[in-house]
Amino acid sequence: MMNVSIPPIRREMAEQARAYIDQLTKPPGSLGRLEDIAAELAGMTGELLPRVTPPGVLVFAADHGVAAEGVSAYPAEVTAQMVSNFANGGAAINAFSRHIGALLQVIDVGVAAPIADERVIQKKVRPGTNNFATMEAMTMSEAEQALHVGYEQAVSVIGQGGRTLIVGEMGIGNTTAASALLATLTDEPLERIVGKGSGIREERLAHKRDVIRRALLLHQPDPAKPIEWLAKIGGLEIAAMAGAMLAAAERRIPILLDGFICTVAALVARQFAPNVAEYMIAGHRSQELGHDIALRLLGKEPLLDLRMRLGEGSGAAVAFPLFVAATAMVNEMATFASAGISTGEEKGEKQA
Ligand SMILES: O=C(O)c1ccc[n+]([C@@H]2O[C@H](COP(=O)([O-])O)[C@@H](O)[C@H]2O)c1
Ligand SMILES: Cc1cc2nc[nH]c2cc1C
Repeated sequence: MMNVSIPPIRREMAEQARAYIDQLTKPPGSLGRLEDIAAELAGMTGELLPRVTPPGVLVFAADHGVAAEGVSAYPAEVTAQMVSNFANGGAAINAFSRHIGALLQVIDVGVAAPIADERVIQKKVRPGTNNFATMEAMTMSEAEQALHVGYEQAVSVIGQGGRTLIVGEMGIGNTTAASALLATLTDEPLERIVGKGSGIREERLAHKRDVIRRALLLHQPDPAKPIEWLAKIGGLEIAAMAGAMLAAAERRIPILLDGFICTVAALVARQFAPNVAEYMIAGHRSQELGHDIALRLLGKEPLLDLRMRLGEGSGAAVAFPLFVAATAMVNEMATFASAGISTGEEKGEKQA
């Protein structure tokens, strides 16, 4: 499963973009990180003048049996309730998606309650995972199915014209699953990985770490066997997000990452295909404690830090206008030559 073949990024195109950006009517480097974004997007898409709009936003929703351990600040029913909110257009990701002109799709890949709303794409692999504190979260076949759901959904939104992929999630308990997965990729202690998620108190945080510690001892999950790893301690939406990222990279579609759960899903995707990470840009740094470690493992520096910790793809959606700015720079700015402006170097001028 997941026989993806992701093309290497076109480094020569990224270099060509950098050289071209240096000819635009501005001192070299003066548009800072936007110049890096533009060059990276050129390398990913293979185009000097890439188009990044419209973005496709996929929000995968699923429940987590481990929520029964009291690891979230909210009851598990909130997953299904928020799915209704997404369908009605009332969540943060709906507002942000409208403002960036996104193709937004909400997918039930494993919500515990039945979802009977035709505005929600029905791809339920199973109604929530098992509680991984005591048993494996799902079977390996279910983990594969969830990956496939994500893969196919990304193929679909790209087919509809999506030029950037944003993947979001909704799942009460999913910071516990994401933290457990992350813990197996690093020697960092759980005290630096496991955070407050939707907002648990300090006392509960110790309990959340205990639940994860016990689960890791019980399952001995091995990230080198990614399907088994996901089956033991993963989540249906996390698997789907990883699958979606693999499909995007395979098609040279840039992936704009959201917060903690999304970044862990990116690390999961990398366990299937190492070069998938070349197609990713980190949208923001989430307030979730372990996000920095996850970003460091992935080798990404986030674009924004707005103290957000919502999920749903919201941080990526807020960062998306930076892609628009970076591509507008390359597409629309005049060069020194076309505008007849003398360059600093030609005149031998010193920088003030
Ligand atoms: O994206 C993030 O960085 C992020 C950080 C903390 C919480 N969340 C969201 O909150 C939910 C998980 O929190 P919890 O406490 O139930 O594990 C889930 O629906 C996520 O979308 C998301
Ligand atoms: C209300 C609420 C909205 C969310 N959106 C993503 N995760 C969430 C968690 C909660 C609790």
